[in-house]
Amino acid sequence: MSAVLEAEGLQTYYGKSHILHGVSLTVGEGELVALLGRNGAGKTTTMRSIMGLTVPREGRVKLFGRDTTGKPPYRVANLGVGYVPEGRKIFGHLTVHENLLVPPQTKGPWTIETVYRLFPRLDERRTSKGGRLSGGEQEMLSIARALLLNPKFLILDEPSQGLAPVIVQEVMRTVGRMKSEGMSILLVEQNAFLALELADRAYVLSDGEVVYDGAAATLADDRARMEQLAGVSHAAVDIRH
Ligand SMILES: Nc1ncnc2c1ncn2[C@@H]1O[C@H](COP(=O)(O)OP(=O)(O)OP(=O)(O)O)[C@@H](O)[C@H]1O
Repeated sequence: MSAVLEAEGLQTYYGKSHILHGVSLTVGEGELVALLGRNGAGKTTTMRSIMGLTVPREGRVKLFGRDTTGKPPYRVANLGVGYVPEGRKIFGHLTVHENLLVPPQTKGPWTIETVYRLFPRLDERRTSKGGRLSGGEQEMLSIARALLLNPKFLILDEPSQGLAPVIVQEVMRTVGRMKSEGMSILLVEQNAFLALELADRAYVLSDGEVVYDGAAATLADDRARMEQLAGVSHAAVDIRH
């Protein structure tokens, strides 16, 4: 399997604060990899380091076999990397459909019609203003917009954050469908059990270091280890059942 992402020994700082202490991770073609960890573990900083939003002081980032270390975010995105950051940055005053017309047209399987098929809720709400959508619908709209750029690799930062359990399930099912369509995905989640149900492999970060790197199923089956490493709350466990 060829690698979509190879990050090696990332050391990332915000000013004098040393946040990532040698983070290495890979995502293979067609793989869904979960990146887990408690609040403040360094998950978002890892994404930012990969995207070139915060340039690591040491270490290397390779995307599709090309060294992108220190390259600006638009160059990284242009290689075919979609990034859906935390916090659903959609246009509240535009309708769903208008939001989907914002990204430039790109070649590939994802068109406005195919994303409506993936997200029937958005199809039903074509004419609703973004600002009037529920949290879950806004998350779907953020993901839909990223898909329209036809990325080869999608990075999702905590898509379940702040959503009701039933909506979390729906968003996660959609992530599963994108994987089955062949998309390579790095899924950053606090909701560890749900992420592990979908993921092939997982990394757990703690204080800016990788403390688990292995099969998702192995970690999911070891609940004590999960709680110790990722600080998984019982609420997250309950959502699954
Ligand atoms: N702009 C910043 N300047 C200084 N420190 C920051 C900045 N952004 C984040 N940090 C710190 O870096 C550490 C890692 O934060 P990061 O956002 O990467 O964690 P996270 O695992 O994504 O957590 P969360 O789930 O809360 O988003 C935290 O201690 C945080 O306080």
